[in-house]
Amino acid sequence: MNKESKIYVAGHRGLVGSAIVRNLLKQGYENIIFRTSRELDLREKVAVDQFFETEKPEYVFLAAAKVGGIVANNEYRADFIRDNLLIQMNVIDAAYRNNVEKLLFLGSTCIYPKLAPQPLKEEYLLTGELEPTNEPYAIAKIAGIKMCESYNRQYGTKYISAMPTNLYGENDNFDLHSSHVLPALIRKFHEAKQNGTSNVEVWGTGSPKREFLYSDDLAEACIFLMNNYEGNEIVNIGVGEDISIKDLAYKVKEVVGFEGEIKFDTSKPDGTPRKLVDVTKINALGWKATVSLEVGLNKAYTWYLENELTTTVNN
Ligand SMILES: NC(=O)C1=CN([C@@H]2O[C@H](COP(=O)(O)OP(=O)(O)OC[C@H]3O[C@@H](n4cnc5c(N)ncnc54)[C@H](OP(=O)(O)O)[C@@H]3O)[C@@H](O)[C@H]2O)C=CC1
Ligand SMILES: C[C@H]1O[C@H](OP(=O)(O)OP(=O)(O)OC[C@H]2O[C@@H](n3cnc4c(=O)[nH]c(N)nc43)[C@H](O)[C@@H]2O)[C@@H](O)[C@@H](O)C1=O
Repeated sequence: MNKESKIYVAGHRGLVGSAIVRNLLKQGYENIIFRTSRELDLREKVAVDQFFETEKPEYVFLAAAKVGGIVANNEYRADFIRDNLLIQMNVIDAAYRNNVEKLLFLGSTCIYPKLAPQPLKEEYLLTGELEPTNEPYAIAKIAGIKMCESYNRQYGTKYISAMPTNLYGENDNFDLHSSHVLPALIRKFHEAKQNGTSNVEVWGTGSPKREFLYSDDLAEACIFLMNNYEGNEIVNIGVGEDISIKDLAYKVKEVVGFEGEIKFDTSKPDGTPRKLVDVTKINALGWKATVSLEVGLNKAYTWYLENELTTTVNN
């Protein structure tokens, strides 16, 4: 990309898309275009085609998707597979038909088999059964990866697929039913502290392990890959370190300053036991995460405090 390139960031109001826009602007890219889902529903093929024909973006970051935590994925299984397949299909195909120079598709580490060896290497894709709680979402993501790869092979396009680990940061989803664990814990501990509640419920047994990457690190990695990587192989994006949900809960409790108890609600699913990513490939390409979990947690909590009303008023 050069600084004048026309760049479309799909999903610019979300956790990832907003971080990509922030980091593009910081790096001097100014010709960025975006639409809210209300202005352009990416599930609608005709509207997507019209948008690409009119705007002719040169680069596309595909960060628009139906996204949610373990319970939302498990409950709204049809929505997760349908919306994601439609969005990907429409955007990737319109990119091809309108000669987009390069597209970055965002997958997720849930595409790897539930019981794959750790850390997860890119080559483990499609080597075993998926985690049942998010299988429909993972299947859609795998279809997206294969769509990029197939267009590259048949049409000579330059579409790349990045697989981020669990993310957190500004503009995260703090709705307790549909969010991921980290924003949920920030909100739960904060509200318990404010209301003087004696305990906070953490879902599952606390034993699963997850890896957490700050959204600005992820955005930098995406821009780095857009500028420096070409190929059909997927690329993991992570920090290469994980933590149990129990230890994470104690860390968030400390950052927020909640002094009560933590209770584990074992009626809620644990999901996959572990998904630590192997980051050898992206590190070798020249990118490494810089925000530690301690620093990121404090940043995320500060952002939450500054935006609490707008993030929770409708949830
Ligand atoms: N969050 C995480 O932990 C992880 C996320 N990812 C991937 O990163 C990408 C972005 O996720 P994240 O930022 O967390 O998600 P968010 O839910 O924060 O944001 C998703 C964005 O997608 C847009 N969107 C959703 N549906 C449509 C639609 N029908 N038409 C147009 N736009 C739509 C929304 O737009 P609007 O606001 O205008 O409604 C929203 O801004 C996804 O592909 C996700 O799979 C991968 C690994 C982990
Ligand atoms: C990024 C990834 O995110 C999803 O997978 P996940 O990692 O399992 O997602 P999660 O963040 O919701 O949970 C992580 C762990 O944390 C536990 N947990 C405790 N307490 C809360 C809690 O209060 N909320 C949530 N959501 N989880 C909690 C929870 O029980 C689980 O053991 C995919 O569906 C898919 O979307 C995907 O790709």
